[in-house]
Amino acid sequence: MKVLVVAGTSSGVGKTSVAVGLMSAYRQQGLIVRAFKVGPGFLDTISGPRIRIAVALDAAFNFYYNVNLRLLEEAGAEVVPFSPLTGPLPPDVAGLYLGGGCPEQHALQLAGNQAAMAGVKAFAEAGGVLYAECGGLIYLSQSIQPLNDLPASMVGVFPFRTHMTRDSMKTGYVEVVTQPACTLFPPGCTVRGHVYHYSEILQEHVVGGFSQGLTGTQGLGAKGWEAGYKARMEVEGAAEVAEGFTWRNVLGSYVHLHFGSCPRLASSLVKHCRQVDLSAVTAAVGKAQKQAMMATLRARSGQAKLPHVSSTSCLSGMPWEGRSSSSVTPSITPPRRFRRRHHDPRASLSAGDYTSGDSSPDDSDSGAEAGSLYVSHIAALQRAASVQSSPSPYWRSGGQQRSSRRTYRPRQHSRDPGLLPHHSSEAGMDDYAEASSQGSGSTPPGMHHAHGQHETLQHAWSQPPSPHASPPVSPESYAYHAASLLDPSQTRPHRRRRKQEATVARGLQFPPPLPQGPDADLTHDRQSLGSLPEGSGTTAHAGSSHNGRLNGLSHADSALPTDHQTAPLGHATSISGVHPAQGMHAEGWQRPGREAGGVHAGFGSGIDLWHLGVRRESDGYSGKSSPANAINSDGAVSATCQLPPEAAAVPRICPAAAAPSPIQDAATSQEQQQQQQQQQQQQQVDHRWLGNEQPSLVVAPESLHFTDHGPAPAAEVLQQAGLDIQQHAATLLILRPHSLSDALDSILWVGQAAGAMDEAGQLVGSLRGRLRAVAGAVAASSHRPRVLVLTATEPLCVAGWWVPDMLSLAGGQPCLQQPGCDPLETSWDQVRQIAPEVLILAPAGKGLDVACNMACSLAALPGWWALPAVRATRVFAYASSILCNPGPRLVDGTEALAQCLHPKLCKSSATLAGVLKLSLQSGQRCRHRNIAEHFKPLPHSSSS
Ligand SMILES: NC(=O)CC[C@H](N)C(=O)O
Repeated sequence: MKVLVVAGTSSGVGKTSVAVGLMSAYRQQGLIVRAFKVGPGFLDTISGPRIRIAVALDAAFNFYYNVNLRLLEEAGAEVVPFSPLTGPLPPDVAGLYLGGGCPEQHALQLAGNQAAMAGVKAFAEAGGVLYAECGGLIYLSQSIQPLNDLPASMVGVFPFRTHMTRDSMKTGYVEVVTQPACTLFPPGCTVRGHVYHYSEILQEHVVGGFSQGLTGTQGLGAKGWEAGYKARMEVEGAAEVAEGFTWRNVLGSYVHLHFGSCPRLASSLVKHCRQVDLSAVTAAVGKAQKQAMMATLRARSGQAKLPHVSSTSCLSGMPWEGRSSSSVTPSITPPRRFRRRHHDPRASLSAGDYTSGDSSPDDSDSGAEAGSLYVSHIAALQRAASVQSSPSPYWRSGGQQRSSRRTYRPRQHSRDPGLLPHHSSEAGMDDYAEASSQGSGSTPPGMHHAHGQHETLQHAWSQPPSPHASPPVSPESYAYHAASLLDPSQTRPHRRRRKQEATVARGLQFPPPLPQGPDADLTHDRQSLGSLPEGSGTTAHAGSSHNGRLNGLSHADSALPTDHQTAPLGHATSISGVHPAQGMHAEGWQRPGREAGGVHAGFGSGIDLWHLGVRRESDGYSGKSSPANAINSDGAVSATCQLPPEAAAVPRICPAAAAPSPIQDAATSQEQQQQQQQQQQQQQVDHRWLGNEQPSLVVAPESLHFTDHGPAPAAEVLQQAGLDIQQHAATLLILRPHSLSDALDSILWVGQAAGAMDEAGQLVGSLRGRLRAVAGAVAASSHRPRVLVLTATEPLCVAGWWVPDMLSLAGGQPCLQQPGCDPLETSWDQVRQIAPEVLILAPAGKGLDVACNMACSLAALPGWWALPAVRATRVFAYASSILCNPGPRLVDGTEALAQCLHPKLCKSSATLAGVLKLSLQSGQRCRHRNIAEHFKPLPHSSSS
């Protein structure tokens, strides 16, 4: 036995790095290496008992630097593979490593595996060490929206959402410096890595926080995370950006770090794993997973077929109860194509590496490439988890013999093989050296320069790629890249099938389960809805409230999908369901093939239909190249829909609709009550129109005001009006947005129901672009004014739901309101106490005149003239359509807000036509009843 002593003058001088490097080099020479440590800190990570770290490995997660896994092992970890697609989280793990991959390709299955999602969330909340890169980061976000699809719910540890872009690939080397806020890695480490992704973070409700670069608890409050890294693309002029989203022991990032460039990271992760209270974490995860499974099983009872999730994956979570680690086997489904094409990789394991890619004819074939990535990681993890001795049927059924020495290179980079470090290389130090030598100084394709020190990583890395740096392959080919190799059946699935899958896997089911037991409180919302016609079902709304905002799908709601074909509806198909991420609600019955045509009716949401091109051709609004042509439908909207002027001729099917608005129904004066009664009498559904036209799609809020007895569930109202949605196989789409994100999603829902998903996707994309521009414009502001948005005076009511999102995005601080919360009643004393710097008056469903009259009532109250907003004459009247109607116009409203809050930073836009400003001189007063006369159009809007 030969002994080599590595010594140093103090800790932190690099003993471990040198030792790990030497060990690695000796191992590669075939030597058996053992590490021992002497000295005061001898109880170090290497010599302690092995700590279990679960590593996500399946078709959705498979981008890892092998050296990372090996260094974790060498630091004392046992790597335990698991599948977020099919399995629960294995028991007794202190750490969880979610690598990169293509979760967007498996979004529905991931969202359907509630046990794993609940387990991961509970794991994070209980203090488990969770490290996630790129695909893993997506999994930890609120939701992922694949291209041209509805968002699917993800774990939701981080407050932001993610979506796939079509052509905005970001790739290249990155240098990261760890910051004090980073809980898992020591500060001051310089680490190399790379980014490689099409997805982007969406942050409709936290973007204000992002842009301000807030720090400390203030920043955490606004953003829900702190920046654990400073990161910089390795290209000239690239800005340093905040990255490494840190929350408790969770670290998520777009950067794939190469631990070989700083082996201390691996030992630090393992050290933190050792500090985890394993029994508390295990208990929390076990409980959460069990609850999710029970809810799943309850929901499934009686259903014959369960798409996506096998029953074993549900039951295999039970070991959590007994905490028996041995009974859990990783459930990794081998890709079919590999079974045919690849040999037993254990042979190559003994050969020791995958480093040098020899060229076989198949090397150009992406299947072979991703295959070798997959094989390599399976092999590495099988080895790590010591399961080689029981080879899976997959290995045995290997096809033709192929070279064992293979390297994964993403197809995109075949012209520049050195661009990315070899994911599947077994020689960590080597591939780091290779990466270092080839990476620095080069400008990888798709890279773009980021400008401005204040930009966040998202902003910087979301810049449109420069024209000369177009992605080397079409995004679609990337999008399907891994999936097509790992499971050919996933490749370009038939549109119809995808649509059905989307429907079922989002928890859209029929009949929906009734929550029971601990989830019974979730029935609250549902009971308040009343019931649908006999023989039909409703779906419970997401009712779990977190910080007062609806942000999650209850287990009962999200219960597993059921098979459409088994729904007892004869010719019709249920599309009843709940938006998994945001509590959106859709229900109805859709006849196959009918969704793309027919008449559409919109109550309160007609604006979305209009924007999606659902309009009446006979009235001359089709425009041969317009989306209307594509969906070939007629349309009609309710009287209150705020359509663009050119839509004046769209038929109105009823005088008014109960559009959702952020305004609480306030106690109103007698005069107003009479007015309301009158209105309600007029608000009768046009029975004749509905009866004659029999719309195939009706978009409505939960309840409609069209009965003699006030609001009633939409389905009932429609039935009374002669439209039995079940019988006529119509679709009733009920939208209940609570946030700006929800409002954008509702456009997608409408698009999907109307067969205009592409148009919806484009519209939402352009709206998001405008929101991003607003956030970018106000990012440079040094002050975020406190803004109060009042929607009624008797009683005083503060706007809720999406309005705080809009304010935050427009560079303001919402007063007295949290994002997503219901409208809030307040007192004048409270208003005086918070002393808003900007006051916005926006009565829901009312015009600017009513808004100005609100000022008359308020100006009569004591202390009005002393309010900072009034002294600075920063009092605005807003048309309700741009603040209160959850459609595309909220983006107009956000732009208008940004202009009012930061006039110097934001360009004027026509949307300011809906805004008036108190035009008194600073310090000037007037009689309170005259104040309405002093509201004037803003200077720059008068010209528009
Ligand atoms: N590198 C990765 O993990 C990629 C994640 C995801 N497929 C994206 O394109 O964003």
